[in-house]
Amino acid sequence: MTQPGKRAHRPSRPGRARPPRRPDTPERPPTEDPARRAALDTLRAVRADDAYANLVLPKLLRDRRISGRDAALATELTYGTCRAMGLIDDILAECIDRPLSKVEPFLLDSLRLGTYQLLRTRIPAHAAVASTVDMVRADQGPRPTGFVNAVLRKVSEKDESAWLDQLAPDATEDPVGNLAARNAHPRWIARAFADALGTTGEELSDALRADDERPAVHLVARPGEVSAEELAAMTGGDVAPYSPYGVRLDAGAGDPGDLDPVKEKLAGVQDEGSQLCALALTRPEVEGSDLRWLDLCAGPGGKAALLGALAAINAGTLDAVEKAPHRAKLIERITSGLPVKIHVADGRSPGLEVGSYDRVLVDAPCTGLGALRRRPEARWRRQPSDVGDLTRLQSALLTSALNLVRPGGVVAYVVCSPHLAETIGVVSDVVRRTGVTPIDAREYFPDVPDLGDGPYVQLWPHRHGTDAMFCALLRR
Ligand SMILES: C[S@@+](CC[C@H](N)C(=O)[O-])C[C@H]1O[C@@H](n2cnc3c(N)ncnc32)[C@H](O)[C@@H]1O
Repeated sequence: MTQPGKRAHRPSRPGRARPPRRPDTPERPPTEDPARRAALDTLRAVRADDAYANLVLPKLLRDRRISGRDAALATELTYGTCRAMGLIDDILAECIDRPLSKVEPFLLDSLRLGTYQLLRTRIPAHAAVASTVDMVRADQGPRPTGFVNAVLRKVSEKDESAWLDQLAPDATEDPVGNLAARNAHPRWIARAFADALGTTGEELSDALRADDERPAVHLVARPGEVSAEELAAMTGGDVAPYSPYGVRLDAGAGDPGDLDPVKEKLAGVQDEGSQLCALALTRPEVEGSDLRWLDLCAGPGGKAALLGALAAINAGTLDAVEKAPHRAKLIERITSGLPVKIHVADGRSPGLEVGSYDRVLVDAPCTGLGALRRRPEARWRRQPSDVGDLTRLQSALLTSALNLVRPGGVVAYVVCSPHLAETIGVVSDVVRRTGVTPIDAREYFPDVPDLGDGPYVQLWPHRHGTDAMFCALLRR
C-alpha cells in the first residue's frame, strides 16, 4: 500500500461534483442519524471545497444544535475518517473493481465513512453498513445502494490488522513504509519523522502512534489576568507540566471556545509547545534595553498575545507583522488592550527600522507536520513538493529577522514541523551565511526532558504531549 511509486498517498479526489441538495438546511437538525449526517457533510466539504474539518464540523454542530453523544460520535467519525483517509482508500481500492477516481464523489464520501466505522470503531458491522446504505438511499435513491452494500461487506470481511497484513510493506524490507501504513500516515511524512528522530525503530512507532491520537486541548492563561492554577480550577483542567501559563484539558472536553475564561479573554487556546517557544524568546539575557519586541509572522496572533501580555508587564511593546490582511484582523482581535502594533506587510521587507529590536520571533509558515493531530485531513493534503518553496521563504524570513534585531539581541526561529529541511537545514544555512551565534536553546526550556544534544530544541507529541515544535535561538 505504501510502497514508493506503487500508489499515490494522497487520497483520491474524484472531482468536485456536488450531490443533490437535501431538504434539510443547516439551520434545521436532520431528523435521522444527525451524527453520521454531520460527519458525512463535513467529509464532503473537506473533499469538495478543501475545507478544514476542525472548522467545518464545530460550526455545523452548533448550527444544527447537535450536542452530547451525537456530537461526540460525529466528531469521532469525522476526525477519525479524515486521519485514516489514505489507509481507508487503499482498502476501498482493493474492494472496488474500478479506480476510486471513477467512483461518484458522494458515494466515495459515504464509503469512507462506512469503512472507518468498520475498521476503527466498536459500531457493529451490520449497523455501520446499514446506516451508510440508509444515508445513500436518502440522498441518491435506491440505485447505488447495492454497490455500497456490496463494497462495505467486502471491507468487513477483514479487520484493520488483517487488511494491514495484506497491504502494508514488509517490516524488514521497508520499516518506515510498514509503520506509516500501520499508523495511517503517508510514507514521506513517516520518513521525515524517522530522519528527525534518527531512528526507524520503536521510537518512530511511538511518534506515529501519538500523532494518530486525538490530542488534549491546551489553554494559555493570559499573563497578568489569571494564573494557570486559577484557570485550571475554572475549567476543570490540569496545570500543564512545562509552561507556567499552560492548562491541559481532556481530549474529549468539547469546544474550548465555549469556556467562560476563553470567551472573556482571560485565556486562549494554544498548544503548550507554542507557549514554550514564545517564552524561549523572552528568556535569554540581553544587555541594555529590552523594550522593543517583534513578531515577524504573527497571524492569527496566539504567540503575539502571549508576548504582548509579557511586554505589557515589562512596560515594553510588540510590533506584529502579518502578510495576510484577514489574519492581521485576527491579531487585532486577540491582542486588543495590549501594547501591540500591527503591520500588514511582508516580513521579508516589512519597512521597519533595521537593527532596532531587542527580540524577534520568526514563527515561520511551514508544512505543519508537527501539528497533524490537530488537523485531521492535513497529512493527506500536504505534499513533499511543498517543502522546497517553504524553506526558501523560511530562510528569507529568518535573514530578515537577523537584519531587524540589534547587535546583542535575540532571534527565535520557530516552526511547527520536525522536517529537517525546515528546521536544522534552514537554520544551519542562515548561520553559515550570516555568522550569527546559535544559543543552546535547551537552557530556555527549563524542566522539559528529552531535548537531545542541542543547541536546537525539537518537541514531540510522544515525548512531551505537545505539538512537534522546533525552536532555534540565535544571537546577533
Ligand atoms: C505559523 S503562522 C504564525 C502563527 C502565529 N505566530 C501564532 O502563534 O498564532 C505563519 C504566519 O505567517 C504568515 N506569513 C506567510 N508569509 C509571510 C510573509 N512573507 N511575511 C509575513 N507573514 C507571512 C502567514 O499568513 C501566517 O499567518
